[in-house]
Amino acid sequence: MTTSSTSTSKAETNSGKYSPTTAIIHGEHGTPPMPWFGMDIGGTLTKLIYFEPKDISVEEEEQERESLKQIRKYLTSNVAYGKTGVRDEHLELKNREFGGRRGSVHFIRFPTSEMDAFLQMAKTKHFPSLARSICATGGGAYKFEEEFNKNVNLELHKFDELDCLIKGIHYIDRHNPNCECYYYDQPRSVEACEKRPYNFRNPYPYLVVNVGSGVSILVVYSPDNYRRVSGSSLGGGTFLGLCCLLTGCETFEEAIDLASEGDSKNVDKLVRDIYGGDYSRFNLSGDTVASSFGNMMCKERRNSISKPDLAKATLVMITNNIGSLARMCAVQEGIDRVVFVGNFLRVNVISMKLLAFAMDYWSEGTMKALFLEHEGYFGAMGCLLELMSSASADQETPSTTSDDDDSASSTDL
Ligand SMILES: Nc1ncnc2c1ncn2[C@@H]1O[C@H](COP(=O)(O)OP(=O)(O)OP(=O)(O)O)[C@@H](O)[C@H]1O
Ligand SMILES: CC(C)(CO)[C@@H](O)C(=O)NCCC(=O)O
Repeated sequence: MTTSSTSTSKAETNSGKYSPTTAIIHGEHGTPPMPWFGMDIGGTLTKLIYFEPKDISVEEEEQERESLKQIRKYLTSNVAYGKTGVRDEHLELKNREFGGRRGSVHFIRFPTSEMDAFLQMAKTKHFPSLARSICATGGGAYKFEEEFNKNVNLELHKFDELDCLIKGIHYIDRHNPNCECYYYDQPRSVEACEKRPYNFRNPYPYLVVNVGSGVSILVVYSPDNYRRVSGSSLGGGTFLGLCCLLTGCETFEEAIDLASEGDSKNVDKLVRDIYGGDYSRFNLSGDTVASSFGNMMCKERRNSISKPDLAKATLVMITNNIGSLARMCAVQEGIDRVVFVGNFLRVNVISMKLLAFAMDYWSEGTMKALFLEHEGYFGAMGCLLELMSSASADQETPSTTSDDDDSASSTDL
């Protein structure tokens, strides 16, 4: 775990991110030329957000370059790209105004380990004939910069992943016509626990716990003022890595499916295994995990557990550790709303309910765990917004106000 206290505000973070020597070429109305992409190249997954204009006039379509048309058709008429690329159709934001245009925002992901195949695809679809550069965030924007340059002749405009994350959260929450933010009501009751919408319009200050490969924890004071207060190397990558080792599973989906059938109590040593019941003096119920994987020191217990039990115990251990760290940060910062994001929470209701339970139980009902529908896509969204605002800053045109929002413009937060 690391702690850090680097405070960022708009004035500080904007400097040095965007060099005029590599300015984004703008099109009409201070917007960059199409296609509009934001890309977040993470340690495990690359997230790509694509804006598809749906208000194309006949004249514009006639003038549209063949390669641009092809890219648009390829991305929007498929939900799978190659063996591992996926478009999350259920997350698409339809009929949105964006950068003065109307269309759909598409959410696409692929494993970062497939970057070579992605670059090959970009070449095949003649992407470099349309754009000299692409906006990217995440560690991979640095790691793969040279490959983009050499292999596809594309320059990367790099933006900080946490700046982008915060911008993306703010934007998507305000532009999703359905409720973006939710919580689990009655998290202590298995039967009554239920997903409910949460009004996130005035959320400050709040804590963001971004569970990707690793974990970053930020305190957010306003749309452009936040601090990274802590982090942990025990994140989604740890869960998947350990699960592959322990169960022989190959994918995240398989790991989650296994976990949903398992019983972690066979693997973990509970307070009741040690006390024979509750440790009442310090309010520790007999069901509390006293020692994750603690039963595995015993040969007979090792012989009696299943792969699903191991998957569930791994998931519970990682999730509880994240919850505990989040709660400590929230206490330290005097904050009662904690937003959990990142793809670790994809198709992972077990962890979300466990986090909701843990935050409620250990804070004695004073803290709330919140979740967002677009889970791991906020960095890529923030990156797309950076593309738009860089182009408009480049041309020094005032931003236009979106019709979807009363407070935020579509190009400038
Ligand atoms: N299809 C998937 N393949 C691999 N991991 C997945 C998948 N779906 C969800 N995950 C989980 O999401 C995690 C990655 O989350 P996310 O995309 O938010 O992080 P990242 O950007 O790759 O990592 P970091 O921000 O630390 O660089 C994985 O470690 C895994 O736990
Ligand atoms: C390195 C990053 C920021 C990459 O997204 C992330 O994986 C992370 O926050 N890891 C945890 C590092 C730490 O221990 O603070």
